[in-house]
Amino acid sequence: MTLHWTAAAIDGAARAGTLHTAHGEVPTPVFMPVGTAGTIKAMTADAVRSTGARMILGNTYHLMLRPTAERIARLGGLHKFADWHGPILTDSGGFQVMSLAGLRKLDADGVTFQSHIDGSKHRLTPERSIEIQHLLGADVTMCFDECTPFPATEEQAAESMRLSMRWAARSRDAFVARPGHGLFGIVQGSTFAELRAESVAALTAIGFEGYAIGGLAVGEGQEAMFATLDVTTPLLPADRPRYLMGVGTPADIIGAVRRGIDMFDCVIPTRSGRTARAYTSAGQLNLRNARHADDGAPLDASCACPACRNHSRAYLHHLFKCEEMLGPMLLTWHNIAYYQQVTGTLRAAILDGRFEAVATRLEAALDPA
Ligand SMILES: CC(C)(C)OC(=O)NCc1c[nH]c2nc(N)[nH]c(=O)c12
Repeated sequence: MTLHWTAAAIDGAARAGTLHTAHGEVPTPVFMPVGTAGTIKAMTADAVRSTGARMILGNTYHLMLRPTAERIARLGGLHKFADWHGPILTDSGGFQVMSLAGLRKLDADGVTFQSHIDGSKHRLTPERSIEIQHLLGADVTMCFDECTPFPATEEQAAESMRLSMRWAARSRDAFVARPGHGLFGIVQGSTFAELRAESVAALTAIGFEGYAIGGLAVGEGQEAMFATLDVTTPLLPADRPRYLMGVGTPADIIGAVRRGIDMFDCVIPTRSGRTARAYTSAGQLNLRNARHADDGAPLDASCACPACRNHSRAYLHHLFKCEEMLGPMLLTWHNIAYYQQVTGTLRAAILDGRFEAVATRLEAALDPA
């Protein structure tokens, strides 16, 4: 059976369920730590597992450039290479090419670009992106799309979305179906409701194991993002998983789960962990701030990670002051553990039919958006 999602409880538009994959079951809502180059930066695979994370994200763009998908396949695939034996979702590369690569040439067939690492020339097409994700051994493969830049006129967004829909059909044809594996379509259309609806119609006519909402968290702001979810999510098939790409802060995630999103990925917890920014149930902290120098209290008393269990804010402040590598390691560990706690709390609340009460309490405790 291909990869599928089963609902456990629905509370309003919020859903709790299970994603069934070749590498195990994943409770949803799920937050997937970003493992761009085959590593969740600053964390060992054991550390990632200890946070409760069950599914991680990898990137076609980075891994095709270094060490190449063929080498990873020769070495047994990305699960073995990274010692991650849970499900892996790989992004398809189009988005990263547009935001990272040099000298890009976009045409109807794909994108030609220069590596941001050594300037070498490469080309991605829907077929090549799907082949790379197959070589990596991804449980969830993403269609090759173009993430429409923001802001875009309605004409620009329509043209970009329609290109992505043509590429989605070619991605579907190139995908090799295997039990426990699936291909997700990516809805585009910027913040234009009619374009989002046209994109959903095009993707559901082709048929995918899951549906991602792309082109958000690109600078439109939380209000416009939620407004776009309000007109897009209800159009998606209720029996398939919904994945909001690149999102987000804890408040973004709570608001998106409220609107029926099941899956998330974002670099915020890992990137912030490296820059001394802590996410806690009481809001955010900058651990470089001198006010933490004598604070013997744990970062977050409700957290069970090593940073909170074994250390104080003063110690974490000290590590960042000294530029010690243990600082980013411990704080990344904490931030990922905190994000897992948020989605775990939301899932339990939905199973109890208490989503709104719990979500409102969580939102009230966070910093104002
Ligand atoms: C700017 C950040 C990364 C926060 O968000 C987005 O860009 N959000 C959109 C996004 C993230 N990852 C994607 N992958 C693909 N294939 N397509 C997309 O639209 C996106």
